[in-house]
Amino acid sequence: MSAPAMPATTRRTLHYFWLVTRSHFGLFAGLVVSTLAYVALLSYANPYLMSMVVDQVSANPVAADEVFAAFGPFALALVAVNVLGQAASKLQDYCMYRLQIAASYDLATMSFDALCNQSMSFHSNRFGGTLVSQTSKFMSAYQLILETLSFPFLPVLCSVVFTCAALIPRVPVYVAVLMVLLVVYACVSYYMYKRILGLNEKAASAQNQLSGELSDSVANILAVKTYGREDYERALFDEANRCVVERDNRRMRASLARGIVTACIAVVIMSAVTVFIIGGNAWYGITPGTLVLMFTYTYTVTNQFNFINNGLQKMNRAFGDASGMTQVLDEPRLVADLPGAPDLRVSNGEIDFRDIGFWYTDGSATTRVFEDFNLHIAPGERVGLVGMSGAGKTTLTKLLLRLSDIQEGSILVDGQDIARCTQQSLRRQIAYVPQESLLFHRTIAENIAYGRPNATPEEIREAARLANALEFIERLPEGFDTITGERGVKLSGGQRQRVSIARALLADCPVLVLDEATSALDSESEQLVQDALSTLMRGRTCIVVAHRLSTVASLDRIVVLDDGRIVEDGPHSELVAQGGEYANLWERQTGAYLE
Ligand SMILES: Nc1ncnc2c1ncn2[C@@H]1O[C@H](COP(=O)(O)OP(=O)(O)OP(=O)(O)O)[C@@H](O)[C@H]1O
Repeated sequence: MSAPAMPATTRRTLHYFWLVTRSHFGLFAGLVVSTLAYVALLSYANPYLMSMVVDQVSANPVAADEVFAAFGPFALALVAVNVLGQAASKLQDYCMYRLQIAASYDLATMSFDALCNQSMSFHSNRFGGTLVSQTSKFMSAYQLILETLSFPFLPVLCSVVFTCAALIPRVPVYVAVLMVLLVVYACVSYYMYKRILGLNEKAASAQNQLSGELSDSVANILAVKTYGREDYERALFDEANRCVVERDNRRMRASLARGIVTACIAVVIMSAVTVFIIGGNAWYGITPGTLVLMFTYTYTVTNQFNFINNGLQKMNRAFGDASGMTQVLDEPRLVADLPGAPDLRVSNGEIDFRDIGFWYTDGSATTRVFEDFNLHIAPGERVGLVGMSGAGKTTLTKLLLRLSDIQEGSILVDGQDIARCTQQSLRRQIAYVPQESLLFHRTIAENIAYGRPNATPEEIREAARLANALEFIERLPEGFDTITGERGVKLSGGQRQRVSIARALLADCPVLVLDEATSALDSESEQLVQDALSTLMRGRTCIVVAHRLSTVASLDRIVVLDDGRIVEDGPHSELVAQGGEYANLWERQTGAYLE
């Protein structure tokens, strides 16, 4: 039977698990040695000593007053073997727990880093819930593999070695027959195991899909309720849930079938060797002690083999569970720092988009957004980006932040190509306030200080005041210590936006990007925040994306985008006088206000 090639993901999972194990090699070695020692002592040395006693008793029966003299050394050896065996077993527990704890930490860190370092395109093509579930499955898969290694795989190896070592000198033919039967057993077992290879991976992917559906529905529960689509969401969830049940059932049927067949083989082995043992003394003159050993070792080794099925099944499931995160870890970083990339140094804040070409890819589908696009922003210039929905305004700001890499051209900040500098240094120079301000499930103070973790309470307070957020924060039950709720759900849209603006104010970066940052504010607080933003913008390079033109009318320059191209460019008064696209939009918006 040819051994099947190990699936590529399994090899990669082993690679990641080995990386982690290698850094705790002492514990791993301790685990292996203690496992072998306890099996050798308790399962093999014990019966071996007993067989010596049996042989001695049957060869020279001893008188009652000679028992201790004759068997004292055996008794002492038995006590020693048991004490050492138990100690080895406890050492095995210790190494196992320590290794599991240490490796879980490393695997969690490895997964977290991989997720954090992936580009926004990676995240926008995946469910957050699925990634969370893949991370925890990855960690539990390692624990399961370690447990399976310490039982049954290492004990099986030990059993075969000890059975051969103890019995070959005494009954070589018997050992040969037993090994042939065990090889048949292992081959059949492996053949059936191969049949269910893949079923575990499919079951795990169905589970991931289910978690993803659940998380998507829960994350958008407001949309579900307001549109009355509970039944629809339930149907989607039910479909994913049925898929899990169907795949789990297939997996269960395959493993039950394998269990039944291998149990039958185990019975055949035990029956065959029992006949051998029964006739052993009469046919071949085998001593009673050796017969005891033959029976005990055969029983132990067959029993261990029986657990191999179980172990393979668990191993298979573990690799299936780990495959999702392994693929994430193997996914090339779409946005990666070049080796030895320097930090970006910004002194003036000059920005240059040079001949850029960019398209989104999702599988084989592509959406081209920019082609030969050029835009130069002078140091300290405040530029408004306007245009119809889908024109590419948000994408342009994300490219500046290098949340995705451009396919053609270059983006320069103060003459430095951002693709050649570290991403972190770039983003630390740009304060970004997105359309949807997302807050962490932490205190308001922590949320505001996110861009400057060492800010003092006074600085945080001042930033909140400038963003016109102080008043509502002080009215909250715990003021700045109020927890905002997951994604800031406990605050209104306008309040969330003001906390985000306070965060950007405090970050105090040379470049500022506002993507509809004031869209959720009422006119009164918008005016106050606009004042604060004007102060903040002074002397900094700013890009302000806006639909409401009143937000950008006072800026130095307005760039009108249409389908990824600049159609108009100039100050507000000039563009209005031109009577083009911008003037039309302006007229419509101001007219609408007047109406
Ligand atoms: N993650 C994505 N994957 C694929 N296409 C995308 C993605 N994000 C945006 N797009 C597409 O890119 C184009 C530009 O989108 P972008 O969000 O930059 O426009 P916008 O001008 O900011 O629109 P709006 O004013 O509505 O926010 C649109 O056609 C949009 O459908």
